Amino acid sequence: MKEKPFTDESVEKVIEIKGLNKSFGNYTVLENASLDLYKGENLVVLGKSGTGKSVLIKIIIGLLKPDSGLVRVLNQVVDEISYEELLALRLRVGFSFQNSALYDSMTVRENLEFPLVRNRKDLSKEEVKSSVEEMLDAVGLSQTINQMPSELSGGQRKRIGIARTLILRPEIMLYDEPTAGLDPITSREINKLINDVQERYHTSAIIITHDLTCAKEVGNRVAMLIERNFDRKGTFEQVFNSGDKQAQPFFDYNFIQ
Ligand SMILES: Nc1ncnc2c1ncn2[C@@H]1O[C@H](COP(=O)(O)OP(=O)(O)OP(=O)(O)O)[C@@H](O)[C@H]1O
Repeated sequence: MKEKPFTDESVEKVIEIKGLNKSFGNYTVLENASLDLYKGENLVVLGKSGTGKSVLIKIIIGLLKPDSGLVRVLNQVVDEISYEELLALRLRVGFSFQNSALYDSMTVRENLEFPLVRNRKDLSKEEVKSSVEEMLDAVGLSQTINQMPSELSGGQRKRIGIARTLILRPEIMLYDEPTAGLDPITSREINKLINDVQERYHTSAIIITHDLTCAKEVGNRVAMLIERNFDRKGTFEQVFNSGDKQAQPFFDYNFIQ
């Protein structure tokens, strides 16, 4: 269980979403939705399939435009900035894909070098090398440096995926279903890694998941995406014990370890 929620008004908001609306045709996904991410916190977004969690992430990184409402990320209003500013902002927001998105034809080292070589042309070869080594150490997989992704387990691939996102030192991490498809023991290791990343690199993070154990272990706060908004939020205990009729079936349905 995580200790403190970060909702103190003195803490800076690194993401501020207010009155967000998003529909596709006449199908409304988000309606008057509001959600803040405080600096340094791990915020878990829980919701059933198809409720709009990926749409939320895409709006945050400017891949989808909201119909209306405010989306401010690191003090910039996402749909008001230029394309160049958006690209620069995306470098400050790391997105860890569900399927890890590693390049199968590259070694672990090359996979980690790739974002640096592409985005940090200011770094020397030595700096790239030491950054790769530091990140592999941070995710506990230094020994895999010369291996191919196909030689790694699912849990190891997730770790390398996280390292590859983290190597650009983003201020915000977005984790999409980080424990999906993993056994409970490996899931716990990933939960621990998400907490280690928060502590070691002072990231703020949104973790999208269906996994209640993950929510409980990594979330300083939990927000449930129900009925097109995030009105149900608080600590895991607050949400879990709220007695909210809309939230309860989700908790009954899931198995908590
Ligand atoms: N580009 C799009 N065009 C039309 N409809 C879309 C588009 N993107 C998402 N949707 C719809 O919006 C709804 C929410 O989708 P989203 O992918 O955000 O769900 P999710 O909560 O991430 O689900 P899951 O947990 O299964 O990944 C779905 O009904 C989906 O079909």
